[in-house]
Amino acid sequence: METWSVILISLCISALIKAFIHLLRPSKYFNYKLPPGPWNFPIIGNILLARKSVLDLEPMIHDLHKKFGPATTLHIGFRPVIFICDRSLAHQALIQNGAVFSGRPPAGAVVKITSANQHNINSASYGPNWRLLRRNLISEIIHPSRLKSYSHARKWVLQILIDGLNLQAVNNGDRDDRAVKLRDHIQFAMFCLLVLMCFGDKLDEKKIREVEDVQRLMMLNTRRFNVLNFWPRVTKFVLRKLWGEFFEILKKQESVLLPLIRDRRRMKEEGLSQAKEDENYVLAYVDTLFDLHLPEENRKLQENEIMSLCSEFLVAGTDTTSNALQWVMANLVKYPDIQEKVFKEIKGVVGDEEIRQVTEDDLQKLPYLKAVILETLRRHPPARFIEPRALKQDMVLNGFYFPKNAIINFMVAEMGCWDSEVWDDPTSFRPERFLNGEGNGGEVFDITGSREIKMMPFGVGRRICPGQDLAMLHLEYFVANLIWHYEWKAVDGDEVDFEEKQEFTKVMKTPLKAHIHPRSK
Ligand code: HEM
Repeated sequence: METWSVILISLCISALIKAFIHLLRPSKYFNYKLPPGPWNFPIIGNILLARKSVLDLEPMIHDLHKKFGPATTLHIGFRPVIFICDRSLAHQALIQNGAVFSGRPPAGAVVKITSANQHNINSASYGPNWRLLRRNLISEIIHPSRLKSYSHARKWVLQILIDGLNLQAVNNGDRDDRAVKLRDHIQFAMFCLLVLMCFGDKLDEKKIREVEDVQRLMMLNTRRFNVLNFWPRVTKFVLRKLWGEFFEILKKQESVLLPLIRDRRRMKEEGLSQAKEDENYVLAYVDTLFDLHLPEENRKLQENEIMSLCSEFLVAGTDTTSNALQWVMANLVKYPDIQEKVFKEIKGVVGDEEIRQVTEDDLQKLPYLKAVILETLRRHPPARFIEPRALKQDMVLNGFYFPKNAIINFMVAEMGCWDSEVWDDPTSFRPERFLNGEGNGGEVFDITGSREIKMMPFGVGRRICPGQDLAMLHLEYFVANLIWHYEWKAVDGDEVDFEEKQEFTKVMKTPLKAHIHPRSK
């Protein structure tokens, strides 16, 4: 068949599908249109887009936002996918119509397997199971009193971090090969901490590295595996090798995580009372899962569901936080005057006790440190999209039609990093804005966006990140101690490179390298 006839046929089919979809619309929505979007080549264009992960579309949506305004529609695969780039429209959706905008789309073939058929918090549909799993995480692990019980673990991990940095920067020389690469140290430190919170025991370094390796392998391949979601019945044959790779990683993950889960279950069955006598005993996340009773299925969690929840906990709690921490430190290396202010603020609280570390109680008295972290989350939000929503019913917002089951994505960087309506000179790094209440009428900054969205690094609304208090605690505690222990300096002749790269989250393309000099206090 000639090329022009293929084009003609696909144009006709596309026009027919669009007309059909329009006819299916309830009459009261008949006069409203989907948010505008670019013309893409019918069917073939949709298929090409569907092969990509939505994360790869960010630069394209950024440009479409300039052209089409607050919301734009792309036809990806067989559904319209709407991207919201405007904070007031996001507020109408996520806060004012939170119940309608809290569903998740049906998972693709790969996520169906990794999430144990949508039995983790992130992918669960908005309903009783999701509510139970989320409430369990918040009340059993992230509640302030429970968080306190992990403080010895944070101290232990801080020591691992400091020892690792010291080892790499032996003698604190200024030779370039003695510069430290923070990323590797901080990623491992966060895994030590989250593995302990998840499985309870202080595991040895080899075991923690095994968990880190397999979790990172899964995380870093997520975008590559995205193509498998598209027409799995076909890709099972056409992309057999890639499916094989996916199952290989899954098998490795099971071989590392399942024994840890089983050990902990055995310990529980043998009677926790003995374990509780150990002064290092902590309630682990996995302990809270064994007896949970799923209301939708009227049964306990199965082992693959527990593994998926543990994996979610490890991924969500390590990658975002260690990545954000690296961005904070990159800014402090780039702007030594800001680093000096952070140090002076800490010194004002901790005093001259050389051996003392910054404690968690000290953090309450360090508003400038908190402002530095908020400014980093505004300028470099690790997640550029909040998780996609699927609509429960048709809606009209701002005169746009949002059809039932459409997939809605919210652009995080458009609301925060680049919004000059809220933030004066938005691309500059100025922590002071969070002290004088810029964009917030002089009041303490409300990151939940419940009254108005100014930025949303943790999302907003009913599915806002449940780990935000834990993340802020980890960021404040480790940054404070890294600055208290060392002066961080750029490597001679090397500018801190702020170019970004999309991995699981947006990371520094060139990981931060810096010289560290122990402080004389
Ligand atoms: C700097 C650190 C972090 C950032 C920037 C971050 C960001 C986010 C974002 C943007 C979402 C999507 C929210 C939405 O869909 O509206 C999310 C969801 C989630 N986060 Fe975080 N997060 C961080 C740390 C953590 C930690 C430490 C944990 C727990 C250990 C965690 C657990 C979760 C979970 C379970 C969800 C799914 C919530 C739901 O669907 O109800 N996150 N996070």
